[in-house]
Amino acid sequence: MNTHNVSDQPQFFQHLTEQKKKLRDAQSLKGQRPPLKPGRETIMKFHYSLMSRPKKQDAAAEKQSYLSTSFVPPPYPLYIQPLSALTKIMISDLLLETHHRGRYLVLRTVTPQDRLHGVMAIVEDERGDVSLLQLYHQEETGAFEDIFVQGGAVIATAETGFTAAAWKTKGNDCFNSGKLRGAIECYTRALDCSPTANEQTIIKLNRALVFLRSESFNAALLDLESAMTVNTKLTDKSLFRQAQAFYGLLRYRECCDVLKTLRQAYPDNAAAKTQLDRAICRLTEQTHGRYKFKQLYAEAEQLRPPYLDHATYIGPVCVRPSGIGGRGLFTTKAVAAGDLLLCEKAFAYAFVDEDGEKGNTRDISVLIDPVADTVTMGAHPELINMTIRKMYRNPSLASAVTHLHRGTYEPVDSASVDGTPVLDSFLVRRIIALNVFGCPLTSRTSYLRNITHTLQAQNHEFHSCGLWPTASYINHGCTNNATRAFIGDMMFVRATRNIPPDTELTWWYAPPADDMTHQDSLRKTWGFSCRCALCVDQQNTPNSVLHRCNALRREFHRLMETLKRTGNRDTKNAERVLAAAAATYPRPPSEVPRLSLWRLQLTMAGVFAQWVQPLKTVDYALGALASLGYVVEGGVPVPSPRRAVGSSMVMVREWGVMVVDVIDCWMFLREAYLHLLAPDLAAGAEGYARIAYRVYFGEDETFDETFGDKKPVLG
Ligand SMILES: C[S@@+](CC[C@H](N)C(=O)[O-])C[C@H]1O[C@@H](n2cnc3c(N)ncnc32)[C@H](O)[C@@H]1O
Repeated sequence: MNTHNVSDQPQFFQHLTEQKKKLRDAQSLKGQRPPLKPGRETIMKFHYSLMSRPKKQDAAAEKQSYLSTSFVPPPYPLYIQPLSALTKIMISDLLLETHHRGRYLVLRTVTPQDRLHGVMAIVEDERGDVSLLQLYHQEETGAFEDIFVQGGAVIATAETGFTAAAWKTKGNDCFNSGKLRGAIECYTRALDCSPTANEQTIIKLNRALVFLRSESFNAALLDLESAMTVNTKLTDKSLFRQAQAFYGLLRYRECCDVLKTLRQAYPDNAAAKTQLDRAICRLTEQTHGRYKFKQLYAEAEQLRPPYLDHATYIGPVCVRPSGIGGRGLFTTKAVAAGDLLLCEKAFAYAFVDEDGEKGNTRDISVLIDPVADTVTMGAHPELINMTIRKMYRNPSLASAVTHLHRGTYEPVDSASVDGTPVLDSFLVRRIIALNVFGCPLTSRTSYLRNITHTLQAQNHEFHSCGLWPTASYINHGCTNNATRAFIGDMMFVRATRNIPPDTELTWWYAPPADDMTHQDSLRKTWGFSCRCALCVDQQNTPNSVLHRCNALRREFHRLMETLKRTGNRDTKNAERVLAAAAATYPRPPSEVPRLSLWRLQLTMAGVFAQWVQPLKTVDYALGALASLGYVVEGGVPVPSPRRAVGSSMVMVREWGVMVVDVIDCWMFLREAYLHLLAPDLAAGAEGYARIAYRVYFGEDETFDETFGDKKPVLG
């Protein structure tokens, strides 16, 4: 949703076609031996030459864009057997395009490690044959040391003669020099060497600390629980680490409980006090959905990537079987327009700094998927890596992703092998393809930036993207009743209308379009056709009517251009065209919103607002709302010298389709009512503008700031 699909752009379409051909050519060699296998020297030379290419870090230093291309390989079934069930094979036995299922290789690294899409190095087997080995979805260098160590075995062999104490010391050395993977390995070896009860406690506490540093919170918690069972005396260290693990797993209540115990036993522990205050804030957010929005904006402005330290709140919604497709998200109680339904922190979020500010590169990838027949531009490959790594590190969190919609993909039925969690990267890719959201840094800044160029501030495609699992259950509906806003990696979902209990929520995956092009994108990306009242009505509309409506729209734009160019204020022709366009709709807008009409009416309202013709402004702004399906009562003043007479209130009886321009519509009305000396109507219009604002940006704390002088931004 809102991801940057570039499949139709000629250069990317060509890329996709070439990639599909390469795949077919490769498949035709399946099962054959490589015809011309380069020698050891050539392979090594190639690797070293590749290593000297310009790197992402170099681009960062130069503040340049870094564009890389990744390909999604066709999925194949996982092979899940313990190492003991496999038989050995040599590099010279490897065949092209073949998965050597049931086999293993013993390899040694003979070059330094490099990183492109995966971690790679040249390796040799026991006969001295060499090959390139790539491992995908590995932790970023920086947090972890290299996975391939030159001269080291790829599958580590045991060192003999070390005691538990010696391994522990080696583990401490690794940790102190930032080698987290090595430290975990050493502590694990130490635990295998029959340590004393006291040693065991210390080793587990130490290993828990390394797990915390590497964000493996489940493993940290296990070590801490086990250490605390062996040694029942609760130390401040063990309690503090346990609280950190709970915090990382988003278990804020347990985190608070542990910290309270810690505070009682160690009242002078200042770090515990700070951590408790932080955990209490998260618990309040998680329980009540209360957020300090200005603080969130400040954090989103400062942090790169903008990972905000805030909690998910799941409001009055739950997942149920849907009448539309699969499962959906439903209200559990009546909610009003503007109410917060949920606020979710991304499970994973890959950020692209659109401005390249603050020393960040615009690190954009093009992801070519020959099987899905799509090319996406943005941070998708990074999102896939991040999601897989997080699931691998924290198995208890993984089900939030694996339960998501996966289309027809059949996952394997195994949780672990040889004590290691099984993670199907093809499944994760498929889930991400169907559930990913493109997102701006914040919805508000994106809007403010865009309104200076165009009225169509919604419907943008973004390079940054993320996975918000609960929000992913919301199905598509052209007449939306919910919408999403972003502040950093937090998504706010609000009701766009008053919704009764037990109602399915829907929003736009692709915005409805007059020419039904949104159906193509719904079919191609998500595999369904929309059957909502709007789409059915559009499908049933004769082509001749659609053509007439399109022709009238073009004529309207031509007339408006002429008015702008000549400065002429005679709008009769344009108004006549608008009336003719409205007459092409056989059903009232409250039944079938007129999505190609409201924008024209709003444009007209904007023009009259600029010319300070308030009655006309009111007329067209209310017309635009009506076309979107709103049933508004009142709001039509009759001007008099001292104060407007006629209706003194404006009230939305039925809510219509929510688009971001609804805010401007209400602000035009507000301004016009003030000119007509109708302050009650102006206050009512501002109230609705605030609701629309809250719906679109997730909050209304910044409403006054945005409309500082209370004038519409547009005009
Ligand atoms: C992001 S998931 C939404 C949640 C999904 N329904 C589930 O069961 O988990 C997207 C998938 O939901 C289904 N879907 C969403 N909106 C739909 C609609 N309006 N009509 C039919 N199917 C829809 C399609 O299968 C689509 O690929």
